[in-house]
Amino acid sequence: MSEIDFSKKFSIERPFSPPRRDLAELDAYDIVRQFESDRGRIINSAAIRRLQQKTQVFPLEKNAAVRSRLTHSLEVQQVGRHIAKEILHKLGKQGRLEALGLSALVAPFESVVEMACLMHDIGNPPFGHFGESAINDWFGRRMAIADALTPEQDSCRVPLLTLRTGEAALNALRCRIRHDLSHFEGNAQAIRLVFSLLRLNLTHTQVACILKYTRPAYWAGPVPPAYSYLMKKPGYYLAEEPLITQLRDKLQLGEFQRFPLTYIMEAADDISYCIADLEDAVEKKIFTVEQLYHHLQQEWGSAQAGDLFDLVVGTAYKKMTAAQNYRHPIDYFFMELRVQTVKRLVPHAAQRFIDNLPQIYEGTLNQALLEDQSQANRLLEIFKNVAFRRVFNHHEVEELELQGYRVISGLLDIYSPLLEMPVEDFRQLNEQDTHRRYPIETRLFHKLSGKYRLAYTQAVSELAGLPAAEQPVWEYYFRARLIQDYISGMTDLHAYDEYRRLAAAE
Ligand SMILES: Nc1nc(=O)c2ncn([C@H]3C[C@H](O)[C@@H](CO)O3)c2[nH]1
Ligand SMILES: O=P(O)(O)OP(=O)(O)OP(=O)(O)O
Ligand SMILES: [Mg+2]
Repeated sequence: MSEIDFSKKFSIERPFSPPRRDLAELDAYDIVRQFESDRGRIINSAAIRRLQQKTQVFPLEKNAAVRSRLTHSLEVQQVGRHIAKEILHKLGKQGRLEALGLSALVAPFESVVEMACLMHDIGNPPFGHFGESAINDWFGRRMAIADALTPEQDSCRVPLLTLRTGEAALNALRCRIRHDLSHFEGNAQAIRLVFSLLRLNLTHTQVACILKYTRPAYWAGPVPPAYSYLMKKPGYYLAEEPLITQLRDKLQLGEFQRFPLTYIMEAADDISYCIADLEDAVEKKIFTVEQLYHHLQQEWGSAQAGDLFDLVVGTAYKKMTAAQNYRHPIDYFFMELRVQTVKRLVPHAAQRFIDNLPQIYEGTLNQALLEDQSQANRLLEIFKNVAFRRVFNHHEVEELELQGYRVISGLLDIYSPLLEMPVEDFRQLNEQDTHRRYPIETRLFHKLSGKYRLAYTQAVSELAGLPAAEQPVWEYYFRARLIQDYISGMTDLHAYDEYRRLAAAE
């Protein structure tokens, strides 16, 4: 086991800048300045602004008191900052900051966590998990990845990606690409956004903090059991693999290992959303606070005086009842519920971080900080269960989700002619911005965002050194990514309007 030295995890190097002096040669403020620069790049990015019109739980919600991904992310940022401060305070009191290489990194530690929290959902497509499923189902059908991937049994609908006898190396690449394209994932898209699409040129440390899962999207086989949780979902795409390799190298992160502060971002998200979803459900009149209290009690089972349910939910409910005449009861209940939850769970998450420091530093702790046998975890679970059983399946929510699924699938159908074009014709369309024989495709192409087109052009320009047979396969990959980038980058409303316009349904 390596000795814990957090200064090795704080690289101020950036992927698209020349190498910099070693951290040890800089004074503390030089380091702070680098992370302040990251903050500015992130807060001013278009990806953060788009969060204001993306679904948290309720698609296409017009009531601004109900959370969007942006307001959710601000809440996660606050909880993340609180956990970070708690950890640093505890370590400071134990006199361990110096020995852990943290004494010059207190402010950067907090800042990196905060910004990771703010960014954690930037890759989510419109309509959240339903957008994700729509993209994966659509590509999954074309790629036919459910098949045994052998040339004899292959029913892939893309000729360039169909396996051929005697082309073992090329077939391996084809398989990877087919899996990669059928595993769109919000967290992987976030990595793609900061690296390739927006080219924010953040420090490696800041990017590593949003690498939530460590499985590549092209992964087809079983995952190593020691990393089962960390590889639960795809965390990055084939397209970003060279940048991830570079990042791992700079931060001494082994294969499949997670960056230590990512555990904090994850815990902050877990603490934030489960209360928020319930508050939004009350705002939407799906249930009243009294009904919610009853549902929570039912989930917990028999509550005892002094147990965590009593201390958190019981206290909030009692305070609300006692203050009926001078506080707004619903707001007061949720404020207290959050205050009580944070009071118990933030120190618990911080203590878990400290108790598991060696594994967390190495990035091998194969579970979430709050995923333990504690009462704290049990409390989060009952919040989540009530949301799952009584909010997400609400008829209005489900209907909107079906609509969202249809919108995303429909947009993919509409844009699919661009994927059918032969390589040479698509190259001409990209270079000349028009193609006489493809009037529909030309118009569709004009709708794609310029930023994403540039990322495609850049990626394709780097293919020249590859074997000739691989080049069109990679070109198809980046073209398909371009379509996924464009559609997943839309806000809910933009996707909905665009679909209605292009389907001529207005
Ligand atoms: N509408 C809706 N339907 C679902 O099936 C669903 N599953 C999760 N979520 C929301 C809850 C958290 O805020 C956030 C993170 O899980 O996403 C959902 N929202
Ligand atoms: O917030 P989401 O929708 O991304 O959902 P999650 O529960 O945070 O899941 P993930 O672990 O995929 O970020
Ligand atoms: Mg998430």
